[in-house]
Amino acid sequence: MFAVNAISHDVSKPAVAPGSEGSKLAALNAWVAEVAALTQPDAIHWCDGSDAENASLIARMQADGTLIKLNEKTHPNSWLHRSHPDDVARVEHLTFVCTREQEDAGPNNHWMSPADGHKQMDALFAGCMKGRTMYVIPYCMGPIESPLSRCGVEITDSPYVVANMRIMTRMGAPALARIEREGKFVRGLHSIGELDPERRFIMHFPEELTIKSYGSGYGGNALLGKKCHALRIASHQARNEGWLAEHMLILGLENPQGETHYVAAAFPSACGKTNLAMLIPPEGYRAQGWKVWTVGDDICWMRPGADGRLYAINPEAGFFGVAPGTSDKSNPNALASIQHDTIFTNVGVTADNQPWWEGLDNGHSPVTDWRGNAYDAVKGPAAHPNSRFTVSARQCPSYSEQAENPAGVPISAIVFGGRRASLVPLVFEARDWKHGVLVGAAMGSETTAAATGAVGVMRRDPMAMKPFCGYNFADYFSHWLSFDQNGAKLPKIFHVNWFRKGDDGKFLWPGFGDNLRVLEWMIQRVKGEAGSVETPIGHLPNQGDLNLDGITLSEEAQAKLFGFDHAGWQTEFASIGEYLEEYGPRMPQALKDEQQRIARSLEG
Ligand SMILES: C=CCn1c(=O)c2[nH]c(Cc3ccc(NC(C)=O)cc3)nc2n(CCCC)c1=O
Repeated sequence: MFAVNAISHDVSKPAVAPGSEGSKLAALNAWVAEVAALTQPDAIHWCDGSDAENASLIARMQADGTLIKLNEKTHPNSWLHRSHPDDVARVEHLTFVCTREQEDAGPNNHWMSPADGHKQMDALFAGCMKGRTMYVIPYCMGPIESPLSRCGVEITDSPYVVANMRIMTRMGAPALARIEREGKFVRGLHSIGELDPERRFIMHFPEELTIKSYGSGYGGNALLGKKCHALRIASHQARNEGWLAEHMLILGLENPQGETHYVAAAFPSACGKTNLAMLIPPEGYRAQGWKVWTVGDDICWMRPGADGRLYAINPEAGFFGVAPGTSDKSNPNALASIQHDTIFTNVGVTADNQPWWEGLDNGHSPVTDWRGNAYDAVKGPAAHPNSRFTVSARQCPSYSEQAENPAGVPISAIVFGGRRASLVPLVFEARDWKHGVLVGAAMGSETTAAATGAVGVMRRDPMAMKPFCGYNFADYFSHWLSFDQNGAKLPKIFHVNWFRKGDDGKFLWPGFGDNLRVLEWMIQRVKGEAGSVETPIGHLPNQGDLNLDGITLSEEAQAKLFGFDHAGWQTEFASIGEYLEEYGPRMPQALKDEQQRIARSLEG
């Protein structure tokens, strides 16, 4: 029987944290005992996050086929996991926010009453861990010593989840010690159940700091520290406590003088968020000493500091990145990160047992697809479009040591972006905070082949938080507006669009490393060192203000990347006006007024 430190095989004995009798862990011990009584595991294992524990978990998973060892020479200590073929992505239609009042969950969430939610989930959890080990995972989202960090405990019957949470969070003994000091933690209960799509639900109880997830072993549904805790529960907690839990990357832009400015950015999927977070400056910039530092690629927790600025931490300790499209061309830092100690999920495999995915372009080719069948292009891609790598952030060459700073990093600029083939220029700056919140609320992006459904359909996804805001979206916008108080030194807010196309359907902007030129202009604007052109939609860069050395833009590109299409924006703002009505009567009037102000200035 496997168990590195099983506390008791007979679960009738109280399951207590190691050496925790009589300490502030009483609430945790009581909860664990209650869950054990419900789920009836054969053994309980309190995770300490040690290398020894990880090694024995991996050995167990290799033995039972949960993990397949990859080529030890090319990818040391790296593993492949194949999820159940219909358990390959988040399941939004089965994701619920259970608040006492349905209005508090808002029209942006599926709702069920807490009583019904608990009843439905507990019926699924009853006896579900018989024959299994129940793992208790204490974890901390954020640096262990940071006041911005928050702890949680995930109970799960999946060792795959344990191995991933160890990479993605600060997991084990240090987190348990902090929980003992603070006595407060988010409760996450997870079981892979029978992997039956009909018995699969992810329920959030933000008023109880509780998550219950059953029937899925996949990333966002099972690694509860990520979307469930760090966004849905945390966004609700942040609204109550006066901070922000956002779906944003955090990067540091260091100039040749050694000054580093930090930028937080929100993009919907398929915009290259991880690529931006790990950007490598163009050759000319690198030669001058420009650097981009990676603090985080997905989630940002930020709160006002004593000086009125917003300070941010990345609550995660790893990257759960999309594999397809990751290459030495699109993201050399990501590729360098995943050459060892990486867990790959649903990628393809080459003849010499290396991980493979579409877009890797490394001269190798797949022989086995993500289902474990012989690869056949006719049947579909070798790697699932949502296949992932899980890797410690420390393995990224551009990882910033400021990511461990308990105070967080000061945010100079917030960026919203989307995939827009037409209308939207390369970059513009909001006039002020209120205008910036409207820019975020109106964020739109066109669907791509990777997502389901048609290609090129524009959908709005405010601040890229539509699937992740744990409460009423209208209240969320009010919360954002509430930061605009006197004494606040708020970041400037910008919008970018890397994906503008010409009449010939080709991209007008080279993107990738050249996006640094846009970041450079933003920081110059923050420092009051760059001019701009004032338009009804905000400040556009003077063409000459953007450093375009080394790239040539056609006449059409210059006109469309730096231009302002009056009629087009009238249509767009009418559409934004309608969109703001979608979130019901709680929508802050100030945001509607801002939309009206701009719509009117477009009529003039
Ligand atoms: C920091 C990089 C951000 N970024 C971009 O800035 C970007 N831009 C484009 C569009 C594009 C594609 C190919 C070229 N190729 C050449 C040769 O110009 C140029 C732009 N694709 C981009 N992608 C990939 C999107 C899919 C995840 C991308 O990630």
